[in-house]
Amino acid sequence: MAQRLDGKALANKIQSQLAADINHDSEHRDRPPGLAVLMVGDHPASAAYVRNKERACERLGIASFGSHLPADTSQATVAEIIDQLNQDDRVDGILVQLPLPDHIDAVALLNRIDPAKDADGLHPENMGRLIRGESGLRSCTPAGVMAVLKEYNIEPAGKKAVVLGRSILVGKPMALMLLEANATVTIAHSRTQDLAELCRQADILVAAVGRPNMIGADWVKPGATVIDVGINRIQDAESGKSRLVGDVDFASVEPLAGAITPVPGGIGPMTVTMLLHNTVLSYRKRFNG
Ligand SMILES: NC(=O)c1ccc[n+]([C@@H]2O[C@H](COP(=O)([O-])OP(=O)(O)OC[C@H]3O[C@@H](n4cnc5c(N)ncnc54)[C@H](OP(=O)(O)O)[C@@H]3O)[C@@H](O)[C@H]2O)c1
Ligand SMILES: Nc1nc(=O)c2c([nH]1)NC[C@@H]1CN(c3ccc(C(=O)N[C@@H](CCC(=O)O)C(=O)O)cc3)CN21
Repeated sequence: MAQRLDGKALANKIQSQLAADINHDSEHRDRPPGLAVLMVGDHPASAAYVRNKERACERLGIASFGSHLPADTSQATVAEIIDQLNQDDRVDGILVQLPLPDHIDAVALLNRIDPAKDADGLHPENMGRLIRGESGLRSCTPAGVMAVLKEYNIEPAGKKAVVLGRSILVGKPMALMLLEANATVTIAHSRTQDLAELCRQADILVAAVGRPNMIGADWVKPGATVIDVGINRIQDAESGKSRLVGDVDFASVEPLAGAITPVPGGIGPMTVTMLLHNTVLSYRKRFNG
């Protein structure tokens, strides 16, 4: 039976440390760290994220500046709000919730965020730093995965890692971070052939696809570490209630994996934590240079 990698517990531990840091800083600063979240329209995976971020900010003493705009908001209006947040001295971190409605050019908006306030690490300057192995603001979800591996002494060096998914938000930065940690990395996607066979070779398998329960027992090498990034809301057939599941069929994979992250309680809380971590990093940098 696999070891359960408890992202929620690690998130709580890191958040307590962050809270202590913020408390310490506030003694000689005139304001707390500030995080602004911009959401346009509604998306089921985003709702849980926004809720958890707001709760965590409150707990830690981070000021949150949320804007929830209607789905038909124009590109120019969202761009203008980003410009204002870039100028706003109370704001250290800016996050534009993805996905955005089809009429919005997401890349143009992400490029508009001041790289020093890019709490999501998606600006080309921060992505470029990651590619070059420089420090900077790093994508939250992959950074959360790396923190979980470290906490549980799972060493990527020399291991075969397969990242399923190649998004800018998760797959690509995840592959780069595993590479930086000296894993041999393969990135798989919707055009990859013999997907199950490829995944079965992985010592570390990261699933970031967005397909409920896609990864079954026959996709996983016995003893492998399985990281489930997927957050999918499904309707439970028996109870009729909706619930969150990952991309991994947890019940069938848990018995043979070496270690596995659950959903919920795995990478989701770590993403929130890394976002707060980045916000505090920007805050300190803005004061200390
Ligand atoms: N836990 C967290 O904190 C967290 C954070 C962010 C996202 N998420 C969740 O993680 C999942 C992925 O998010 P994302 O933003 O990366 O999604 P995305 O932008 O939709 O990317 C999905 C990736 O999966 C690939 N894919 C889709 N169907 C596939 C299939 N049948 N076989 C192989 N590959 C397939 C796509 O391939 P192509 O490129 O070829 O289309 C794409 O690269 C979602 O469930 C999302 O809600 C969770
Ligand atoms: N710009 C941007 N950055 C992101 O990291 C991001 C987006 N957009 N859009 C939505 C996705 C999905 N993300 C999520 C989704 C859920 C949790 C989360 O906290 N999940 C909890 C479940 C809580 C519940 O049950 O409500 C978990 O335990 O998995 C975190 C990040 C982050 N994502």
